[in-house]
Amino acid sequence: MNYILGLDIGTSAVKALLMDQEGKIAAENSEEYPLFTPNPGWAEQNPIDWWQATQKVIKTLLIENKIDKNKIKAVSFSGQMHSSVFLDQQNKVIRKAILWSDTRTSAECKEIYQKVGGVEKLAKLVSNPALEGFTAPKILWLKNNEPENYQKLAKVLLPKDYIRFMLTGEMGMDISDAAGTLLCDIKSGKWSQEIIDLLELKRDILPPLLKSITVVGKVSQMAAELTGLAITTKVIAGGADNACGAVGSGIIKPGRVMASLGSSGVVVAQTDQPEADPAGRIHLFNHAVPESYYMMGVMLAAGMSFKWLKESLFADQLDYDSLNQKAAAVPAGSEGLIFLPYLYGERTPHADADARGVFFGISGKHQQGHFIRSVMEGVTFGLRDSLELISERGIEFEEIRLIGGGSQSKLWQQITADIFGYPISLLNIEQGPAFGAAIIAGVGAGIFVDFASIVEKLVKVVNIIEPIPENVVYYNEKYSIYRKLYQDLKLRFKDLK
Ligand SMILES: Nc1ncnc2c1ncn2[C@@H]1O[C@H](COP(=O)(O)OP(=O)(O)O)[C@@H](O)[C@H]1O
Ligand SMILES: O=C(CO)[C@@H](O)[C@H](O)COP(=O)(O)O
Repeated sequence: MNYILGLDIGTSAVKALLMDQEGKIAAENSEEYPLFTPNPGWAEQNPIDWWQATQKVIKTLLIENKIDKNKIKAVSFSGQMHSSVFLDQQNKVIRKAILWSDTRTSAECKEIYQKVGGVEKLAKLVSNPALEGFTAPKILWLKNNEPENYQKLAKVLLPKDYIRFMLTGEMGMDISDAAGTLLCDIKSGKWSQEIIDLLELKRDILPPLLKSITVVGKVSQMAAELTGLAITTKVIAGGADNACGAVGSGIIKPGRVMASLGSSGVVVAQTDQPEADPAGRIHLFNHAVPESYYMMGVMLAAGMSFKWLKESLFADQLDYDSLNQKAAAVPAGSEGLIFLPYLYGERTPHADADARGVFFGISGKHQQGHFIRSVMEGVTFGLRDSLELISERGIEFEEIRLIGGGSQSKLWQQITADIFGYPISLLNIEQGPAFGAAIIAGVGAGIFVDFASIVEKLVKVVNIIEPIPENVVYYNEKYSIYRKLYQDLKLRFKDLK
């Protein structure tokens, strides 16, 4: 039996998924790495940590499952988007990567609008607004704040492109990830020379653009020794984690929406038309499937809010199962407690780096379970904001598929159905992005004929969670309070800053 390998360079961990040539999952493994938050609004990771975790995750997977390395025919990647890896002339990492969830670049976003000439002009060039998490503002931040590092800068890569480079020695960035840099013309699929010039960036810091299914090369001798892979394994470009998650959950045609409770929270809908939201409320990016696009709303702290609750509020004394049990014992609506999930600011729908988290309506009756449940509910209200914006853009759908770490929780599945007021489909695939990366490896290497046939064959709905009517009514009322709270507080967030 031959195999293909999907690697997802996530925010919390690198996840490896080994698929056999029939599309069956043969083995899975993951390895965590640290996240550094040296200042409020900052989020960084060390690319070397990703690479070391990747070596370990592959090596262990091969050894523990007694896999013959020569049987792995192709490997591909999914990766957290936008997070900038800065390399010098010798291809060495200059400083820690500045992540997608880092919001230090508000001044650079203003600078982009000034230089380009406003939101609409920018949307025309790159189909998206200037948001703190995107890559271009991070490059400008380096230029403005660490000129000695900018001086050394020779190439900018995204996380999975860095791992691909370490595996092969070949530089490149695939189009689905390049779309999130704010430097790429989504419609033509090329770097936008116009915006690069307007921002006065060096053109040669950007690597060649690739299709997600491009065969980039093979595993280098050195990487083979470090990972345990064979030098004959083909390396395929791969895609942005949300594009891969969409592939791995069947969001490659109209009519379906993916909601993901990962570190970030996203709502994704495929579209054939690259028509940007002129107001820039919803992202528009190239899909990993050629000639296809997707619209996406993004929350900065979905699973990350829950993880913060677990690690900070509960000092890691309860595991996820215990947190779920306590929350399940509390009625829907957390008896009036509402959480705003803006721990790191927010992207969709507010595009406000200064927003912050809030527990609203605390009373003497509220116990631990109320706080836990209200975090799950507040995050899900945030996802509903994105779902509504996607509907407003004229996207019609018949099905919502839930993925990401938070979707493992039965309670969160039900909360999502109740807050969306819509049935939620659960899939046979838990690791959407890594699964999508493995499919991309298979299509790129010619093991699978095309995306449409393999995705329909492999990705199946295994359960549908129906909304509970009385909860839907109650949550609708709470959602309208939730929405007003941000409006009421937005100036206070500025004061706080
Ligand atoms: N049993 C669980 N119940 C609720 N949430 C969970 C559970 N397990 C994991 N999570 C959430 O999933 C998040 C990680 O999701 P994942 O999709 O693996 O993230 P990423 O791809 O960003 O690394 C965690 O931050 C946590 O909030
Ligand atoms: O910034 C975005 C999308 O625009 C995030 O969705 C990142 O891509 C990180 O994803 P996860 O680590 O949560 O999967």
